[in-house]
Amino acid sequence: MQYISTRGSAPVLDFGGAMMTGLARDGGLYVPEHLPSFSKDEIAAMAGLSYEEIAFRVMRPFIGETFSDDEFKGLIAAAYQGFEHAARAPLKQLAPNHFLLELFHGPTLAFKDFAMQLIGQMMQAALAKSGKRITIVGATSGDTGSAAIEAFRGLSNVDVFILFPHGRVSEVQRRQMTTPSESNVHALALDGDFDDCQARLKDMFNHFEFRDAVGLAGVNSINWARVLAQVVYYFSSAVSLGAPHRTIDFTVPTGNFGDIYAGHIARSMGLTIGKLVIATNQNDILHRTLETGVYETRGVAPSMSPSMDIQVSSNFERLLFDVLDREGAAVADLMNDLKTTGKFTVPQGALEALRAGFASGRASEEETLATIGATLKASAELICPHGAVAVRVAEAHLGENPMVTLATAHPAKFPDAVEKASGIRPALPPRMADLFERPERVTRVPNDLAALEALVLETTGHNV
Ligand SMILES: Cc1ncc(COP(=O)(O)O)c(C=O)c1O
Ligand SMILES: N[C@@H](CCOP(=O)(O)O)C(=O)O
Repeated sequence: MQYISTRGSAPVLDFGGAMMTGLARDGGLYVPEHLPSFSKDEIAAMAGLSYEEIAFRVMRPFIGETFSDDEFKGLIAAAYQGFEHAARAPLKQLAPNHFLLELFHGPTLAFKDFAMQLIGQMMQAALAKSGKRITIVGATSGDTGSAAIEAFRGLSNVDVFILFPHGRVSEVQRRQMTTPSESNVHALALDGDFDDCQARLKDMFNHFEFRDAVGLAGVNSINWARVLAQVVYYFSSAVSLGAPHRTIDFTVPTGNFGDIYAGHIARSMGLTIGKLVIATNQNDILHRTLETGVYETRGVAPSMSPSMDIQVSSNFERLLFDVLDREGAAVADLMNDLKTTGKFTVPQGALEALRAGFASGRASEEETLATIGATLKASAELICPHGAVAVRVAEAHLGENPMVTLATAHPAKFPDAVEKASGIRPALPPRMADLFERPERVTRVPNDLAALEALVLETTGHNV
C-alpha cells in the first residue's frame, strides 16, 4: 500500500513513512493510492467479532509491511485494553430507528482515544526499530491534546507540545492537558483560536529546516493513521445493526472533518452506509459549503461545544481530492485560493458529488441545550454538547435506515453546559476525581511562528 499527497507533488510513502511524516512536504495530506474493498461476505463475517478483531481485519490491508500480523494484533490489543467498556464502542438506543455510538470510554473520555492509543503503540514500535527521537507538536480545540498527552507521556524518545487556544477549552479539558507531571509533556496556551493553533502547526511542518532539525511528527488527523483507526467503529457499529444486509446512516459532529471522513472511507471500502450527515455548531462552514458551494471562513465564534469551534477544516481537503477525481494540482489551486482570499468555490461536478454523498445541518446554542434536556427525558441518556449538536441534526435526517449518531465525548468533560441543560452535573470517573486538585503546568504563548519554534528548539535542545 502506497500513500500519496492530496496536492500531488510530495514523495510517495509506505504506511510507516506516512504515519511518521504527518503533513506531506507539498503541504497536502497523505491518502492511500488505492482503497482496499471488502465483499459483502467479508463484511458479514465481522458480525459477532470483538472490536479488536474487527480493527485488525479493517486496518490490515492499509499497513503493508510496516508491522507483521502478530505484531499488529499485539499493538491493537495494547491500544484498547485500557478502555472501560468491554464493547469499546457500545451502541445505545435513543428511539426505534436512532442509535447513539458511545465513543468516550477510553482513557481521556473522547473519541480521540480510539486512534491516539493505537498511534501511540504504533509509533513506539516504529521508534524502537529506528532508534530515532521525535518531537510531536499537536493543535487542539480540547480533546486531541489530552489524548495525545495520554498516549505519549513519560516516553524518553518523544517530546510532546500541545497548542490549545487560551480560554477556549473547557476547564476539564484544560486540566487534562496541564496536570500531567511528566517532563516530556508541554502544554502551550496560545493567544488565538484553534485555527491559529492548527495554522502555526502547519507552518512548522512547512518550514523544512525546523521540521528536520527537531524530527517533527504530527498526531492530529493530518496523520492518515488517525483517520484509519476511526474507520473501524463505522464497521463495528454498522455490522452490529445488520450491515451489509441493511444500509445504515450516520450523523457525525464535525469540526476538522476527520471523523466523518473516516465514514466516507468505510463507505468507499464497501460498507453499506447510506447518508453521512455533517452536524455543525454555529461554526457552520461545512454546512454552508454544502448549501452554497462556497467554502468561506468567517472567524471562529466560541460555543458550548468548543472542540468543534473550527473554520479551517483540515480533512475536507482529503474529500475534495476524491471529488476532484484525485487531481492534486486542482486541490493545490483551491487551497491556494483559501490561503490568499479566505475562500474557494467548489467546482460544479465536485459539488454534485459532495451533495450525493453527504447531507448537513447546524444546531444553534439554544437547540444544543434543548437537545441535551430532551434526550435525557426521552431516553435517559446524558449527552455532551457535541453529541447534542449531532442528535439534533440527526433528528432532522431520520428516514427508513437505522441512524447512528456519534457521541464523541463524555458529558463530564463539559459539566457547566450539561448542568445548565439538564440540572445534572455529570461526575468524572473515580480515577480522575482529584483532577481539580492537581497542580497545573502551562506556558502562555503568542500566535507567532518564530516564538513557538524558538520555544520548541530550546526545550528539546535542537538547533536549526
Ligand atoms: C468531542 C468532539 N466532537 C467532535 C469533534 C469533531 O471531530 P472532527 O474534527 O474529526 O470533525 C471533535 C474534535 O475533533 C471533538 O473533540
Ligand atoms: N476537535 C479537535 C481538533 C483537532 O482535530 P484533529 O482530529 O485534527 O486532531 C480537538 O479536540 O482537538
